[in-house]
Amino acid sequence: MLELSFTRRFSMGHRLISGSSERCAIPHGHNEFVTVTLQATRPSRLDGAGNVIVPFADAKRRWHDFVDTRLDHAFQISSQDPLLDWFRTREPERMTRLVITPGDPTTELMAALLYAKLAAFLRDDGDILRCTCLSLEETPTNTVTLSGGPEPYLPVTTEAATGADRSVWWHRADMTISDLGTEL
Ligand SMILES: Nc1nc2c(c(=O)[nH]1)N=C([C@H](O)[C@H](O)COP(=O)(O)OP(=O)(O)OP(=O)(O)O)CN2
Repeated sequence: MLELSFTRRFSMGHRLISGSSERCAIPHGHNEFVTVTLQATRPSRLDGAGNVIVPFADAKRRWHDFVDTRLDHAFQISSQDPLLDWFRTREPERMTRLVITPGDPTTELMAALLYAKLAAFLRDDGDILRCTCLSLEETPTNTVTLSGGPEPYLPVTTEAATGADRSVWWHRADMTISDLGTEL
């Protein structure tokens, strides 16, 4: 199977408040690497001329633009986190730089949400490529790898319960990192 892999680095901040790792309840940051593996949705023989599935630049442009302009230097925060109220009331102009997640923004959750976001972009780009694997290196010693699709791992949200799940930001083929428009 012929696959393309692309890696991008971004800086992020987060905190985990649910008790799975008490030391991570204090806001802190990491320089992370996200690597995605893509394959042709309909594999075909190389044409003997250009011999590409898709030029690398085209295959990664939209995804890397999202990583660079939305994920990089954003703060990942649970929708349950009381710090959200701080931003709402004291720094509303920074709300658009918050990645708001259903529960703690762990590496596992972010891998699943980012996989879903990339899948939405790829569908919107004509379904020429699909993602087979996404890995998120939080630190040089901690990496989460997800293959085969995010669906089995995405938490059930209120939207899912009401049948409106496709409206959440990770399923939308746009540059959003939260559902601020619907929440505020
Ligand atoms: N299952 C998960 N556990 C933890 C996550 C996570 O995303 N998923 N995240 C954290 C923290 O973000 C923490 O910053 C990193 O974890 P930890 O391995 O505890 O810390 P170190 O980077 O210092 O690890 P060393 O390899 O020992 O240097 C915690 N847990």
